[in-house]
Amino acid sequence: MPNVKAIVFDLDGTLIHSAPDLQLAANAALHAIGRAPLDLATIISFIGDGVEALVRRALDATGGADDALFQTVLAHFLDVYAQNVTTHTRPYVDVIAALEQFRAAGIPLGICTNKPTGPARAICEQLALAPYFDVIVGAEPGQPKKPDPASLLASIKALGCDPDQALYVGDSAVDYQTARNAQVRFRHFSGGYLNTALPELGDADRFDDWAKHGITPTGRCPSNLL
Ligand SMILES: O=C(O)COP(=O)(O)O
Ligand SMILES: [Mg+2]
Repeated sequence: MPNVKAIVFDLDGTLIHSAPDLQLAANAALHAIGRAPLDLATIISFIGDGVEALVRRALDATGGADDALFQTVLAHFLDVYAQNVTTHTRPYVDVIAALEQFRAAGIPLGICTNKPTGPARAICEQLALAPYFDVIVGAEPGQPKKPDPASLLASIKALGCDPDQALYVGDSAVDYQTARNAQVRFRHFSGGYLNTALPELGDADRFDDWAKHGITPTGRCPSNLL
């Protein structure tokens, strides 16, 4: 894989298994309005487009909601989630070892996630991931979410890189589409929350074990954040 001078990672389903805490918060918010809980596989199928989409899908799956109810349940979800960002959430096996390798190679690293910036940063702090990253770009009110390329391009720029010098690593079709929209190379972690097939990718473009990520950095971008 030529010319990898910076790496940007998706967060949920790529670096961390966060679905159990998203399920905890979603089910608490559903319970408060008398709805039945959702199982983990169902919650996983709702992850990837941000918390608003997750809550909207959870409500649609349990009887629907008008906009006022949606806003109430979203606020409750965010409240419970803020208290539980790492109750069950952990990095995937061998993620830390991989990050150590990339850091030893001296290349700048970033995160670009559809999770809101607050919980994304809190998780990275609490799981001791934050020191590896030069930039963490999360979802912000009023800003377009992935697959819009803006947040990925902003992460790469913050690392002092051009798009053709960077690699994006993600678990979902949203991430793949984001990389395409930004014209950034993509590597697929297939051990996460993929919920749409990616037939255009070959075996050489994916990995399901962080001990076998197959990414070899070549030089480094001149990040002024390092
Ligand atoms: O919040 C989500 O739905 C997905 O977050 P991710 O972009 O880190 O996978
Ligand atoms: Mg993801």
